[in-house]
Amino acid sequence: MNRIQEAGASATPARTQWGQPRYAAHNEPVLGYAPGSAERAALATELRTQGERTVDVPLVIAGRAVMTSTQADVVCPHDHAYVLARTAQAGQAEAQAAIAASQAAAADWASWPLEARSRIFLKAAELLAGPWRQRLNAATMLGQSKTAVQAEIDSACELIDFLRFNVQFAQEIAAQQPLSSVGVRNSTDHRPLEGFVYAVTPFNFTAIGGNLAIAPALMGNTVIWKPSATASLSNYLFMELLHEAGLPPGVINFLPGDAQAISAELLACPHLAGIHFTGSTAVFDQLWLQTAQNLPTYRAYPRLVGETGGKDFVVAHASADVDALCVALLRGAYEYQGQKCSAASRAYIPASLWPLVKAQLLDLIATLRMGDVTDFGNFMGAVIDRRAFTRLSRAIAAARDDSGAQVLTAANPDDRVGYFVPPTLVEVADPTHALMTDELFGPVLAVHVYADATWPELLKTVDTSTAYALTGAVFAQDRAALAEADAGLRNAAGNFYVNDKPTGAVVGQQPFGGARRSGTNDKAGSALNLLRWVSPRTVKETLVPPTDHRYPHMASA
Ligand SMILES: NC(=O)c1ccc[n+]([C@@H]2O[C@H](COP(=O)([O-])OP(=O)(O)OC[C@H]3O[C@@H](n4cnc5c(N)ncnc54)[C@H](O)[C@@H]3O)[C@@H](O)[C@H]2O)c1
Ligand SMILES: N[C@@H](CCC=O)C(=O)O
Repeated sequence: MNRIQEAGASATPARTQWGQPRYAAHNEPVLGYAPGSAERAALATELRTQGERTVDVPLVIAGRAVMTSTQADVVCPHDHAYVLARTAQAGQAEAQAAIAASQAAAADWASWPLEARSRIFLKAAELLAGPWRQRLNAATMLGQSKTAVQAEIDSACELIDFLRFNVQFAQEIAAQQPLSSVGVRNSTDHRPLEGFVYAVTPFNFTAIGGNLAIAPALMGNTVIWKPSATASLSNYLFMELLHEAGLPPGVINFLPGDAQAISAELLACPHLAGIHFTGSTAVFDQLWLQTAQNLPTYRAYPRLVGETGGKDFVVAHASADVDALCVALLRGAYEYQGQKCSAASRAYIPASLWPLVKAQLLDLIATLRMGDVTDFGNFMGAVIDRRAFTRLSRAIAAARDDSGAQVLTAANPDDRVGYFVPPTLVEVADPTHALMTDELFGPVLAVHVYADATWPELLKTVDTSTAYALTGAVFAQDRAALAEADAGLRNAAGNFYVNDKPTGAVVGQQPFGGARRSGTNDKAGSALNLLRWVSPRTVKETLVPPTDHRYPHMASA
């Protein structure tokens, strides 16, 4: 019997009225996995173990593991012949069962003191920092094709940070209380929403998947979590971990399966209290439109939080440090195969620097190794699935045939063993070319070379040429140029980097999210996000209420 089944069989844990010690979160240190290190040996062992068997991934409804008659195969993207997991597929009946489970758990969970809820998530953080670390990292490497360091910063550090910082921010929110004048006690009761929160999560970060479910749960809500099919193994292991940490049955219900069928059931339910989404802009639009159509049927206005697509930029000024710029472009565009929502996919380089930048970047690209992520020497793995492989292969082939584009790298995509798309650099003359404006979500960096003297106009082009506004970076040594970029690009990115790559935001340090068509910008892993999952109630108690209705001015002189 696994942990989920054990949790389902146990009674709801008793609540304890603890005091509320102040909690100060800290970031989890990133382990290096250098040859000979203990963490490398532990990870290698776990990779071997997980790579030897196909795992059944069930649904989790009311704390119970549920296997369905139909399952979907999850393969290793870098070795697609290998079936890593068989994932149960929820349909209409399971979606209704998850609604019932979340409703059944809601009143009890909402009555838990914040400190009691917090302890579950803090325990989860310690389990993940310790005994569960390599299990989650190995599943993320094998299922989502991340290298050791990319898994470590995601399924270990970022997820641990979400678990810890959410608790700190939730406690800061709870401490925000109104003034009380003499004879009166005022307070704010940070109630959870009435109903369930629907968490719909992407493939690319195990941490984002986990956080979209735990953030509303920490604030006292019950959640139905629909993970991405390709991330279902790592996401399920996190569910197991949460149950080991003491999460009561029904608080988070795990529902992999047909996204449209599940959404149709959940969005039609009057108890939908919110959507916590990260993924593509098109899917969030669809969820928003469906919700709008059902609006009159809901008990309350659902909270819609969505972090969506991007076309993230690096803009270099003529004063930029070329070495730093090239490393940022390389890491920003090609780490995790360009499948971070924050990945650099368009760059603007001044003509005076381009010959040097181009030569240096091509030299660096030639050194990058791509392959099976269990080989720790590789810098890149494969893209997530056949759909992504086809999309990217077509875009690269189209660029090779396009007179307005020059593909500067020679390697081509190859799917014989895994879905491998090589790091690709394309120079385009027109800054409004589709390669500079549309999200491709892969290791393709488009570069536009501009005349140095057109810097002010260039900033306007960067700002206005795409619909997105997620991340962006400026490289310059000249302080005046940095100030111009800061002002000119103020609305072009929700996360703006100065002399740094546009990826790698750390929870608690660079709260993450973008505006325009990149989302509602509610900043994952911050108090701003957690505030979306509460419905504050103001309570006033008058200690000695008046017993005479007359005011002083009514007295006779
Ligand atoms: N802004 C951010 O913070 C951020 C972070 C990570 C990823 N992303 C974005 O996510 C995208 C890549 O992730 P992805 O490929 O998993 O995105 P996706 O939109 O294809 O899928 C996201 C989730 O939506 C589900 N889904 C798909 N169709 C649906 C439908 N019709 N109804 C309901 N749910 C549906 C999927 O099953 C998955 O769980 C990129 O666009 C990237 O920019 C954004
Ligand atoms: N924290 C990550 C989030 C990426 C989203 O896909 C970054 O900033 O790169």
